[in-house]
Amino acid sequence: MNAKIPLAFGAKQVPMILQTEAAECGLACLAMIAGWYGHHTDLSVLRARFVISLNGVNLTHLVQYANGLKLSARALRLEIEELGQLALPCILHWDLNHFVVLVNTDRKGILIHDPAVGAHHVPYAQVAKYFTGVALELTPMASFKPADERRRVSLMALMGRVDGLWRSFGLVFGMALALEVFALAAPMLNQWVVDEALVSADRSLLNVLVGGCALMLAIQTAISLARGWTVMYLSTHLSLQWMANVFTHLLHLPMAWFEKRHLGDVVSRFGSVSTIQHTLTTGFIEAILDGLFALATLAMMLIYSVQLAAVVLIAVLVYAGIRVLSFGPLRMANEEALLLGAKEHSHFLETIRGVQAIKLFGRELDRRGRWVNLLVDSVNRSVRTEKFMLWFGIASTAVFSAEHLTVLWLGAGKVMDGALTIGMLLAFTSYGAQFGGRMAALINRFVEFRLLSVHAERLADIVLEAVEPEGQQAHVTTELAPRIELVDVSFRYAENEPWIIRHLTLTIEPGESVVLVGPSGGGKTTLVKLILGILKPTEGELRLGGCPMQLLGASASRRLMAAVMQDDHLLAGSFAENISFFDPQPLQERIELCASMAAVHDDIVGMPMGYHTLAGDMGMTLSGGQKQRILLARALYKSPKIMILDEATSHLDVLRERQVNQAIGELAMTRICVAHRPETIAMSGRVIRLGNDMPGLTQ
Ligand SMILES: Nc1ncnc2c1ncn2[C@@H]1O[C@H](COP(=O)(O)OP(=O)(O)OP(=O)(O)O)[C@@H](O)[C@H]1O
Repeated sequence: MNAKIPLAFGAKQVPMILQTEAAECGLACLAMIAGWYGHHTDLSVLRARFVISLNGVNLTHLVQYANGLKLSARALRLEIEELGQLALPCILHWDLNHFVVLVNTDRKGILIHDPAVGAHHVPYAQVAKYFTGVALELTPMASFKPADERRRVSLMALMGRVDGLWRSFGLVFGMALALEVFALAAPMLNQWVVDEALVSADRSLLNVLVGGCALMLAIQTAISLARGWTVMYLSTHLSLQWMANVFTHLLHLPMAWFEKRHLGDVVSRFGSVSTIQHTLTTGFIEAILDGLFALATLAMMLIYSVQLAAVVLIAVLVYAGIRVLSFGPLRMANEEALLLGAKEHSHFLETIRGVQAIKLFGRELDRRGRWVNLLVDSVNRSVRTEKFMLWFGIASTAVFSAEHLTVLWLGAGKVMDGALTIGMLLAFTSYGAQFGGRMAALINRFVEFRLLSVHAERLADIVLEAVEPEGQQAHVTTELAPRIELVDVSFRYAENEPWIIRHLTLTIEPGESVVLVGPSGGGKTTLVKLILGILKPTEGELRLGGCPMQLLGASASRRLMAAVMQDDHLLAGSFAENISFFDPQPLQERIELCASMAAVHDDIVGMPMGYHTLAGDMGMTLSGGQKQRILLARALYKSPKIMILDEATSHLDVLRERQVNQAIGELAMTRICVAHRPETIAMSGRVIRLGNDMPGLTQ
């Protein structure tokens, strides 16, 4: 596919909005079309208004959401030849599981805004491959009102609190300013050498001037070194504090946030911190200095000759014009390059994680092929950005060379007329070159700052997202009895999804042992996640020890609980570290006691390094059952009042499972297990049956 992005010359354009979450292409398409009609919105605003699950949306939901935005929708079935007759822009159903915006059609193909990869011109041969024949035309209703509800992202809000930032900035700025004063004085020294020393053949003056020049250079070098040092310090300091702030925030985001994003995308968004920080630390100060220095050189040039100064100014304006006109496409190319890079990264990480299955199914070449395609896409977009930069370099050289020639031509005439001396012309050309260079740098920096908005928006998805709220009564958690009450609780993953749990009222008394059973997909894990505070009930209330969960807050209530979930992992570290979950003051006796209760102590001491044996990130050295037992020991180490086991003993033989259950059964804690095996169910107390025939449950 060839990418063609129209240039912005003030004409009304369909905005390009790239999707953030894996399944929100439909929302992104609606945002683009609403934007075209004048209701500018962004995905974070729409996400809050229309909650969608990982399953994404279908055409019916899109119609509902469009109505919510006061756009009336008309779904059509049509042939490719009829695309030209659609009211544009409209939404096309694409590749069976995706939506894109049709922006324009021409003789060769169609221009689409694809929320997954950006703007594309797609030839008709490819349209036939991807277009499913379904389109959605959207037009504003009478009640539609233009609005702008886009979230503004300020760098300060993204950065959070960084200590000593302004002091360090001030220091670097002071040193840089001192350097600039020397740079400003240099052309005048040249003028004096030519006009005073050379003309009068005054050797002693020449010696004084050259000596002064050498001293200036020595001071300049010393300040340069100090400045470089300080920038390095500032940059490291800022980067460390900022990254730590963002990482802390990331870890406090709700699970639902992580579930809806690809790993590579999260990594790439986090990486935006470095890009912004780097541009800010070096670029920000240099931009201010470039501006100040340009003003000073402009003043000097005007003193020498207004006419010549005007020539230089015109050249700068021409260069600025070129950069302004090409800003839109450059920003888009940048955004797409980042998005495609993240996709490629996700694919890479997923391939490494799933390497065993890939080998077993013999799909190595297929995975490689897909990765190479993603890499090529990503590299192509980066090349597009580099091409822009190449052209800017050439434009800058062409414009400023023309300016230089004109100044030389006009200036030489002035020297012949006696309006300027040779030294003055030399000094002027030197100031002119400095002014042009600094202004070009300033314009480039300005564009760089504007382009930071791409990174800022990506980072905002982490930083401006609300963390799990702290409860007002979080402090009372430790005194609470481990009683769990669900009062008329209903839950579904999104408005358009079926109810998983409906009107469920249930009390689990302190010390009670219950087992949740039911068919696969019946909602057992969902109920466990509700109790753990990972999910919030859509309706109804959950109470812990009589206190509503939302007053306690998820993290406080989790302090009472420990869980072994179906897809839990061990982390890179020794078994002892994993069992104590990297407790800074681990209690070896307790680690061994918990391992014994989880029936894994003998397995661990049988290994060459005992409790110091390393468990890999992917846990390759352990059997499935051993891994489950270590996870159990980890949960026991927490000494929870409530233990939740989601098929946590499914890989254990019946004998071992009985052993583990007996050990846990002797502890004073409330127990909730999810199980399928009759033996496991028989070992537990009260059975709670959840099923596809919800609402309700049987006990
Ligand atoms: N993040 C999600 N978004 C949308 N739907 C989901 C999500 N997670 C689970 N579901 C759906 O919710 C339903 C219940 O899933 P759940 O994992 O609770 O079932 P389960 O009873 O634990 O199944 P199993 O015994 O197979 O583990 C399923 O239909 C599943 O597809």
